[in-house]
Amino acid sequence: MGYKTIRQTLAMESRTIPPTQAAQQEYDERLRGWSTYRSGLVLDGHEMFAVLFAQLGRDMDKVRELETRVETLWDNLPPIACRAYLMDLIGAEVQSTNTIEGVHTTRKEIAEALQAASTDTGHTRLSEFVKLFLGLSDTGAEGLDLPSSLEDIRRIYDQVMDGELDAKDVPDGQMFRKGTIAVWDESTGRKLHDGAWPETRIQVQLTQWLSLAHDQDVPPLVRAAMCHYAFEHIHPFYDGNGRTGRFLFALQLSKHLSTPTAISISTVIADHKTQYYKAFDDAQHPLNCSDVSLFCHRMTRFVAEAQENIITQLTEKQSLLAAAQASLLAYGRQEGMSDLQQGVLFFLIQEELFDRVPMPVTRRILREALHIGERRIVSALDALVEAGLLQTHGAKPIRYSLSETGRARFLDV
Ligand SMILES: Nc1ncnc2c1ncn2[C@@H]1O[C@H](COP(=O)(O)OP(=O)(O)OP(=O)(O)O)[C@@H](O)[C@H]1O
Repeated sequence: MGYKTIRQTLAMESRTIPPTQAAQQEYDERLRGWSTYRSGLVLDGHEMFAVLFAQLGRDMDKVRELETRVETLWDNLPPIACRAYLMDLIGAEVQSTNTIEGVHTTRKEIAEALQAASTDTGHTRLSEFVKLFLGLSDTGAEGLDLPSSLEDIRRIYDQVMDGELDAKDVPDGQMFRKGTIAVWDESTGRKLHDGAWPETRIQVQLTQWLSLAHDQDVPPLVRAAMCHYAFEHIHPFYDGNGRTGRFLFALQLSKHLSTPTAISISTVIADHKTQYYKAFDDAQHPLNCSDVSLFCHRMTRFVAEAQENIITQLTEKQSLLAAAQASLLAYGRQEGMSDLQQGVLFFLIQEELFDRVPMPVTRRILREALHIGERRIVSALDALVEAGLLQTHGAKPIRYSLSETGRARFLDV
């Protein structure tokens, strides 16, 4: 039999006492249980807790096993492919976390944000948010730490919501919101939840949240899921709680799992939005007394699904890359291409295969990646453009990508 919520357990038994009293008894028992992780965070009168029930334990193990496979695939990728895939995942993640909230973004906006953030050139819509995700990866300018203070949480929020906030939604309290806020079901108009209020309570609960986020005694997946639930329960802002909460979840995961896994969760949640909302709703039922075990299980399964997606994608892309490399070698030999020309083509093939919205690259990026000077790269690029294998984009700086002919020659294999 699977794990049952307190409410489900009560429904299965005939008790003579009122349901709230019976729920309280069951809560007291579960809180004292051997497999219970307590949070130290009191929500709606009950300390949030999670029971490490059998299936949750098995699925946490599954995440560990899948992670080994993700890491092997990731470690075996050439650095250029790694970077292109990372950009791809970040682009998809930012777009998905916005989509979950009905915030429209175009692929072009995301591509511009990625370009600006990764090359540190200028500021565009979402470029600050993209920078946060880059901070989770090894290639980020600086690794991002877990927040340690209320100010840290506010700083992350400001970066997530940079340029996205209506004037009426700017935090008007000391650090968070002064007024009230509710979560609504858009389709039915039903109120789902009232966020914490007043601001002093938000601050107290977020301070407890910070302790939980750093509590090494709670297993990382359970801890990240509990923190996600609690952050959304508190709902410290007027807008952007979903996006900030999911970013914090990714940040917590990134401390224990690989970067690709950590930055792939919103993409999965976007595909299962109903289950995601239902997991909050179920845990919030007053008779469930802040038992978030099933919420943690749901989030753990989202993580496993994200890992399975990565494994499928990387396995397929790696074999495409091997085929493209073989066809490049054969073609290079036949046409008497220089090693440098083949190096440029191999760079752009990786960009094309590992990023669904490939970024045309500048001469500077190619020079740095291939460790050569300007004159040699110009002559190699000119020859490849002349041969019809590359196309150019814009000027100052001019950028290069595979042309249709180049794509057909090396990628349609
Ligand atoms: N019953 C619930 N109680 C608390 N939080 C919930 C509940 N259901 C969903 N959520 C969380 O709240 C988010 C949506 O809440 P809301 O529409 O208020 O978001 P928001 O503050 O506008 O933030 P964003 O614009 O990033 O969504 C969801 O993405 C989810 O993370």
